[in-house]
Amino acid sequence: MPTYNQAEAILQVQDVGVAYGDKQIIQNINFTEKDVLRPDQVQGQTIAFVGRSGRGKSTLFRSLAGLEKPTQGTILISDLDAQEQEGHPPLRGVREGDVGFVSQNYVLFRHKTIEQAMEFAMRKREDVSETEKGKMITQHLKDWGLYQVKDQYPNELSGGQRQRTAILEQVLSSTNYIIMDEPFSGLDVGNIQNVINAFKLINLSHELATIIFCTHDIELAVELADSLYVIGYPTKPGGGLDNVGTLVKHFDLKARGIAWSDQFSREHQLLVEEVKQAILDS
Ligand SMILES: Nc1ncnc2c1ncn2[C@@H]1O[C@H](COP(=O)(O)OP(=O)(O)OP(=O)(O)O)[C@@H](O)[C@H]1O
Repeated sequence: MPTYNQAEAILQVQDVGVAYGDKQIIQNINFTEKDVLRPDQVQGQTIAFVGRSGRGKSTLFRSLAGLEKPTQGTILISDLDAQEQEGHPPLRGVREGDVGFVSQNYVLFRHKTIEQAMEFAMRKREDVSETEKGKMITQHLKDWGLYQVKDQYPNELSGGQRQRTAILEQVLSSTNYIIMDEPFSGLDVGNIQNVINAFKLINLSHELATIIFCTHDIELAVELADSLYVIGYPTKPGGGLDNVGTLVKHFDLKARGIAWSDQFSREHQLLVEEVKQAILDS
């Protein structure tokens, strides 16, 4: 079982709800994720959300990314610009631009080459010099298998290359948080593997790197996540399901000893069954 510790909170969601007009979509969303520490290893966080269609995953994600203000509650993330308190960054309310967001229907710039799109993505980063930016872009394009297509336009790329470009744009533009709404949908096996490799690169890039993603592929969620939430409709006290989404289950793969594993073990498979049941029940 891999040893790990958990340090300060890097994401704290308190009593969040979103309503459109008088239609409540999600409510009572509460969870805290902490910085995971592993000996002799840079380890980011990978948090998965699964649940039936329409239970509010995308709605929650837009709120977590600061793109939509929740009608109730607060979302706090690490404030990396502030002075550290007791050796770690304090928390503050999330704002648009804090979190990279790759939506389900991501759009790439039609008139920019891949390299130009990366330069554009990094234009607001003041923490890196222009020379450093150029070096970072080249290194990332190589690591992500996109260097050979750097002078091409999006319409000249395969679906998988486009997906990786969309993710890399967000990785380079923002600090540590990246949210991906169904990053695997519509990809073939090879391209799924490419995105999995991209997850690994993000995880190794920074101690506080935090990937939040959702998928309908439960095996993939269990393979990649170290923390997994089921969003669904809770059971009403008298039986039957409510019709507002919330977190109905949390599975901590670290505590189960199956996070960061190269093997998909029997324990992983058992967890898949548990997660599927939790989804079906909500
Ligand atoms: N702007 C909006 N105005 C009104 N209702 C909305 C709006 N956006 C989403 N909804 C409703 O909120 C509910 C949750 O939608 P959401 O897209 O968050 O679900 P989801 O879990 O991501 O679904 P899927 O897995 O199919 O992507 C749906 O009933 C949807 O119709």
